[in-house]
Amino acid sequence: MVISGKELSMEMKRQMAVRVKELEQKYGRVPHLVVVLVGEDPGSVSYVAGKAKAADEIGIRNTTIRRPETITEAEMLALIEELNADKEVDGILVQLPLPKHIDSDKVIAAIDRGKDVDGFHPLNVASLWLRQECLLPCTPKGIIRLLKSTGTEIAGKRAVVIGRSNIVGLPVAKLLLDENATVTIAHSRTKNLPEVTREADILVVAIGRPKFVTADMVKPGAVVIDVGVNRDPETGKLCGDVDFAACEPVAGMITKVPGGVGPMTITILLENTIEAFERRMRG
Ligand SMILES: Nc1nc2c(c(=O)[nH]1)N[C@@H](CN(C=O)c1ccc(C(=O)N[C@@H](CCC(=O)O)C(=O)O)cc1)CN2
Repeated sequence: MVISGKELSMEMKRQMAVRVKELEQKYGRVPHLVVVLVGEDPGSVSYVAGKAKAADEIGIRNTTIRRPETITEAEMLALIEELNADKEVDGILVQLPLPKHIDSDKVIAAIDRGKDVDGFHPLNVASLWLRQECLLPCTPKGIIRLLKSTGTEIAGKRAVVIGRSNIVGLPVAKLLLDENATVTIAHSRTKNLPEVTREADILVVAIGRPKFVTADMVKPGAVVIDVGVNRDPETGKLCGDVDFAACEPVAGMITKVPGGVGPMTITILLENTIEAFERRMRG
C-alpha cells in the first residue's frame, strides 16, 4: 500500500482552515508566518513558493522576505531581530541552506524560540530531547503523523533510521523512541547496512542518495518512509532515497516521492505556525 502524504496533507489543511477562521474570530487576526529566502537556488525558491501557497490555502497571513546571496551575516541577524520584535509576526522560518559565508547555526539561534516554527532553535532541540513541550521540526513530526494515519503500531517495533542529520535523522529517531519503538540510527559508515535495515519493521530513509535502498534491504511487510528528494541521475526525474519500483512489492506500506513526506513538511509548518500563534495569544 502506498502511503499518501498528499492526501493526508489535504485533509489536515481542510481542518486547519476551519481553525484559522475560529482563531480570527477569537483574536481579531490570523497567524502570520514570515519566510526568509536568501539567494536564487531554484529548489529553495520552489519550496518557499509551496509554503506561501499552502498558507494562502488555509488563510494564514504570510510574507516572504527575499534577500540577495550577498547579504552579510550581520544583516541577517539584524533582520531576525526585527522580526522577533514584531508583535504581528508569529512564525519565522529561514529557508536552508544559507550561503556558505553565513553561519546558519548563529542565525537559527537568533530566532525567538517561540516563533521558531521549524523547531531548529537549540532550545527547541534541547526540549525535544528532554521531552518538554516545544515546536517540533516539521519533517520528523510529519513522518510520525503519516505513520499514525495508517494505524501503524509503533510501540515495540524495530525502527531503523538511515541518516543522522540534525533536521531529519536525529529528531525522527527521538520521536520514534518517544513512541516506544526500538530505534537504530544507521549511516554511511554503518557496517553490513542491508543486514541492519532488514531488521526494521519501520524503515525511515534520509540519506540523500537517489535510490539508495534496494529491495534486498527491506524486510517483507515493513513500513518504508522515504525522505529523499533527489534527481535520478539516469532520467533526471525526481526520485527518493528508496528504489520505489523495486521495494514497493516487498514493503507492507511505502511512501512515494513526490507526494509522500514532502507535502507533510509544508503542512506541519502550517500547524506549527498556528501552534506558535495560539501560544503567543494565550501569553
Ligand atoms: N528552513 C528549512 N529549510 C529546509 C527544510 C525545512 O524543513 N526547513 N527542508 C528542506 C526543504 N523543504 C522545505 O523547506 C521541502 C522539501 C521538499 C518538499 C516537497 O514537497 N517535495 C515534493 C517534491 C517537490 C518537487 O517537485 O521538487 C514531494 O516530495 O512531494 C517540501 C519542502 C530543506 N530546507
